[in-house]
Amino acid sequence: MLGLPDEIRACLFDLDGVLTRTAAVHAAAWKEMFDDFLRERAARSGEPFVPFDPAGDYEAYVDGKRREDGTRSFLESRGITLPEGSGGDPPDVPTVQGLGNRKNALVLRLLDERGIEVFDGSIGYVRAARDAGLRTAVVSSSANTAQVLEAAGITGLFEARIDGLVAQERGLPGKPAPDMFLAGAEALGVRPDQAAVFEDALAGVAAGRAGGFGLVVGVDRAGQADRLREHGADIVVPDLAALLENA
Ligand SMILES: O=P(O)(O)OC[C@H]1O[C@@H](O)[C@H](O)[C@@H](O)[C@@H]1O
Repeated sequence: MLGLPDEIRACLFDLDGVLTRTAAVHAAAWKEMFDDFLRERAARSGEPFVPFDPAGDYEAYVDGKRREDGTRSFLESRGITLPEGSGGDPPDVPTVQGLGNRKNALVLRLLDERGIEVFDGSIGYVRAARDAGLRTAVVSSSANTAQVLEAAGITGLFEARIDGLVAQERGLPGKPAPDMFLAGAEALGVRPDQAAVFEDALAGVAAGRAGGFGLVVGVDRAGQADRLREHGADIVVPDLAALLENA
């Protein structure tokens, strides 16, 4: 059914890049924030400025992860360690939290300017899954998930939401750890082997693989089908509409 094994009872959808066209917004905000930080740092140290690569660096270190995990992960790739700081750090403070706040201010501005578009193929798939009696949840690292779902007009399509804020409240490790997806399955009352995970990020498919889910669907929006398979996708599709065509 719907391109899924018979035992699947529930679908766990990532948000940015799977349901909504917001991954590019996040990538642009990460680039602007990190480039400002790296440029200032290079000017102070006299070392060359090596910009953030919105494709390679985004996919490898940031995509799919919670904001502070993405910040730490990219800085680590450059051999940079910053103090953690606190959630209230202003955007100009060079801490993990301060840089995260700087990036979030940029995301919110860009979302406001550009608006939020959905992937029609994905939304058609979610509706078909619900019509077929499958349970549905959104499992996203983004702390802005509720606002993005609301602005896109798709909140009502999902019975549960496990997002960056929920993970923080419950102390759940972020993707690539499986905990957020496991919490999504639990919220829908199914075992992991009865749930399918839909992800466009390398960290996200790795989380699906680590959790022992019934199927991990890699959604290839960036020409990285092989890497999605290497990191844990059982199948890779260009869009969820492809699963309906094959059903
Ligand atoms: O900064 P936010 O909105 O909490 O989002 C955290 C992350 O959420 C993920 O869904 C995105 O793939 C990342 O790019 C993003 O950085």
